[in-house]
Amino acid sequence: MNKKASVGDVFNYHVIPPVFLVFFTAATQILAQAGNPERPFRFEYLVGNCFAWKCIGSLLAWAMFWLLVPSKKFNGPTTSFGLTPVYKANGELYYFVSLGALLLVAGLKPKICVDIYQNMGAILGGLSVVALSLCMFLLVRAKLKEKEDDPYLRANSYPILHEFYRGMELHPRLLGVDVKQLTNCRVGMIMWQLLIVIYLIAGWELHGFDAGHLVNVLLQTIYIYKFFRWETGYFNTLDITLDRAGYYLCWGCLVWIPAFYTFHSYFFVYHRPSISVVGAISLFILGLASIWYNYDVDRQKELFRTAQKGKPVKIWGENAQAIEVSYKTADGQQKTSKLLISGWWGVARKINYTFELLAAFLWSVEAGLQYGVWPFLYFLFLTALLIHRVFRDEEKCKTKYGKGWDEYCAKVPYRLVPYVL
Ligand SMILES: NC(=O)C1=CN([C@@H]2O[C@H](COP(=O)(O)OP(=O)(O)OC[C@H]3O[C@@H](n4cnc5c(N)ncnc54)[C@H](OP(=O)(O)O)[C@@H]3O)[C@@H](O)[C@H]2O)C=CC1
Ligand SMILES: CC(C)CCC[C@@H](C)[C@H]1CC[C@H]2C3=CC=C4C[C@@H](O)CC[C@]4(C)[C@H]3CC[C@]12C
Repeated sequence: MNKKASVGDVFNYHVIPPVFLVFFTAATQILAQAGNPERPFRFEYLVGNCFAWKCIGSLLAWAMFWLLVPSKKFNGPTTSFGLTPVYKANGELYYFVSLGALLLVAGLKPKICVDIYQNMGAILGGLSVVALSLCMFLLVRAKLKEKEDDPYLRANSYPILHEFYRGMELHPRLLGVDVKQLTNCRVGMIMWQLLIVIYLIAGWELHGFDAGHLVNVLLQTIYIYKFFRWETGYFNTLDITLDRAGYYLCWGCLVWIPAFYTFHSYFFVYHRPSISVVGAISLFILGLASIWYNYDVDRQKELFRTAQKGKPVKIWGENAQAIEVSYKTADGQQKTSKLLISGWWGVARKINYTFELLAAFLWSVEAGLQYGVWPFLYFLFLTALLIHRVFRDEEKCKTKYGKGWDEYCAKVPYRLVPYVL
C-alpha cells in the first residue's frame, strides 16, 4: 500500500476490516436469539454443541463428496495471470439430491427439523469456528507461498486485518476442490435452501400451517433453484473473478448466508405471518414474476455472450444489438467484447438488481409491519450490498473498457429504474 494513505484508504484498509469482523460475527448470535426468544443465549453457542457439530460435519462431508465424485468439468474464466480455475458442473443434480435427502430424513424423523431450529445458535457458532479457521488457514498458506504469478500476492503489503477480511488467493484449492465453489455454492447456497425448508417444517410442527410462511419459502426455493441451474454462470461474476477467498466471501457464505439470508424464514417460525390465503397467493404471483424477470435479464446476457460468433441472437423478437468494446489483458494482449443494448440491457444497466430487490421484498413482506423491521433485515442489507456492487461493477467495467463503457452508459443512461435512477 502507498505510504501516503488517503482518508479513504485508511477507512478501507484499517477501519472497515476490524469493525465488520466484530459486527458481523456478533450479529449472527444476536439474530439467532432475536428470531427465537424461547432459546436464550448460552455460552456453548459460541463454539457449537455436539448436535451442531454432527450437522456441520455431515453437511461438509456431503458437499465435499459431490465436489470429488467424477463428473463434468467446467473451466472458469482465465485470470489476468494465466490461471484457469476448474469447477465441477453437477450443481443442479447436487441441489435435487440434497433437497430430496432432507425431505426423506424429515419424513422419517419429523422432529429433526425442530431440533435443528432449536439448535441454530449452536450451529451458527460451530459454523463460525469452521469459517474463521478456514480464513486463517488460507491467509497463512498464501503468506507462506514463495512464488506466485498473481501480482496481488506478490505485492504482499496490505494491513493484515485487511488481508484476512478481503482474502489473499483468487482461486485457492483445498483437498482437491475449489474453495469458493465449496463455500459459496455447495455449503452457503445449499444451506439457504435446506434451512428454509427446515424452518417451514419446524413452524408447521410447532404452531400449525401458515400460508405466509409457505409463500416465503416457496419463492426463495424457486430463486435458489435458479441459482443451481445457472451455477456455472456464477463463475463469471465479481465474487469469483475479483473477490478473493477471505472473511468477506468464505465466512460470508459459510455463516452469513445461513444466519442472515434465511433470517425471515427463521423469524416466521415463532412470529407467524398469519396472512390470508388470497394475500399469500397474490404475493406468490408477484414474487414469481420478479424472480422470472431477474432470471430473464441474466439469461439474455448469457444467451448473447455464449452464442456462436456470427450467429444472430434474437431478443424480444429482434436481432440483438450490441456495442463493440475493446480491452487489454494484463499480459498486454488486445481483445474485443460486446455490450448488449437490446432487451433488458437496453432498459437499464442493472435492472437485474431491481428485480432481485423486488423479489426479496416480496418474500419478506408476508407478515406486513406487525413485527417491525425484523423480517425486512435481509431486504435492507441486500439494498446496501447491491448499491455498493453497482459502483464496484461500474468501476471494473470503466477500467476494463474505457471509452467503450462511456458509450454504453450514454446509450443506456439509467442504472436501476428507467427515468428515475
Ligand atoms: N442475493 C444476493 O446477495 C445477490 C444476488 N445477485 C444476483 O446475481 C446475479 C449476477 O449479478 P452480478 O454478477 O453482480 O452482475 P451482472 O450479472 O449484472 O454482471 C455484471 C457484468 O456483466 C457484464 N456486462 C455489463 N453490462 C453488460 C452488457 N450490456 N452486455 C453484456 N455484458 C455486460 C460485465 O462483465 P464483463 O467483464 O464480462 O463484460 C459486468 O461486470 C444477478 O441476478 C443479481 O441480481 C448479485 C449480488 C448479490
Ligand atoms: C461481510 C459479510 C457479511 C458479507 C458477505 C457477503 C456475501 C455472503 C455475499 C456477497 C455477494 C453475494 C452473492 C452474490 C451473487 C449471488 C448470485 C445469486 O444468484 C445467488 C446469491 C449469490 C450467490 C450471493 C450470495 C451471497 C454473497 C456471496
